[in-house]
Amino acid sequence: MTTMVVVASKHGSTAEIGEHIASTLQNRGVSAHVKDVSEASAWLYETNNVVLGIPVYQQKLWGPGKLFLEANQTELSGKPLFLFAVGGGPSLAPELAEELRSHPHREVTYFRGAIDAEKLSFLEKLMLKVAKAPENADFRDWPGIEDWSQSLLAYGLS
Ligand SMILES: Cc1cc2nc3c(=O)[nH]c(=O)nc-3n(C[C@H](O)[C@H](O)[C@H](O)COP(=O)(O)O)c2cc1C
Repeated sequence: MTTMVVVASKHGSTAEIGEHIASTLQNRGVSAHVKDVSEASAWLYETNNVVLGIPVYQQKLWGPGKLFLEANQTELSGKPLFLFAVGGGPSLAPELAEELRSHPHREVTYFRGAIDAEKLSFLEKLMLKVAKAPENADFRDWPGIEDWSQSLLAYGLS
C-alpha cells in the first residue's frame, strides 16, 4: 500500500506543503512519497492513494495540476483522492472549490501558501503590484497542514 503526494508547484511553496504532508504520514507509518506532477502519471499504476496539491494563479487552478486530473480521470477514479489547493488569499474561491469537487474525491481542502520575490518573473511582480498583493509573504499554517495530514489516516492509509 503506498500513498503518492503529487505536487503541481510553480515556485515551490506547494511542493514544500506536499513534503510536510508526506513526512507527517511517514511518521505515522504510511509509505508516502512526493512526486512532481510532471512525472507522477507514470507512478499512478503502483499507487493506492493519491494526495494532490495545486496552487491558484490569476484566479485559476494552475494548469499542470488541472491537466493531471483531467488526463488521469480513469486511473484516479479507482483510487482514494485527496485534494488541496494553495493560494495567497484567506480562502479558496467557491467556483474553484466546486471545480475540485467535480472530480471523484475523499477530501478537498485549502491552505494558504507563500510568495518569494526572488522566484518571481518581472511579469509576475507586475501582476502582484496591480493586485496590490505582497511580493514576499509566507502564510503557511504548518500545524493546520499537519492536522489535515493526520486526519487522512482515518481513511485507512497505511
Ligand atoms: C503572479 C501571481 C498570481 C497569483 N494569483 C493568485 C490568485 O489569483 N489567488 C490566490 O489565492 N493566490 C494567488 N497567488 C498566490 C499563489 O497561489 C501562492 O503564492 C502559492 O503559494 C504559489 O504556489 P507555488 O509556490 O507552489 O507555485 C498568485 C501568486 C503570483 C506570483
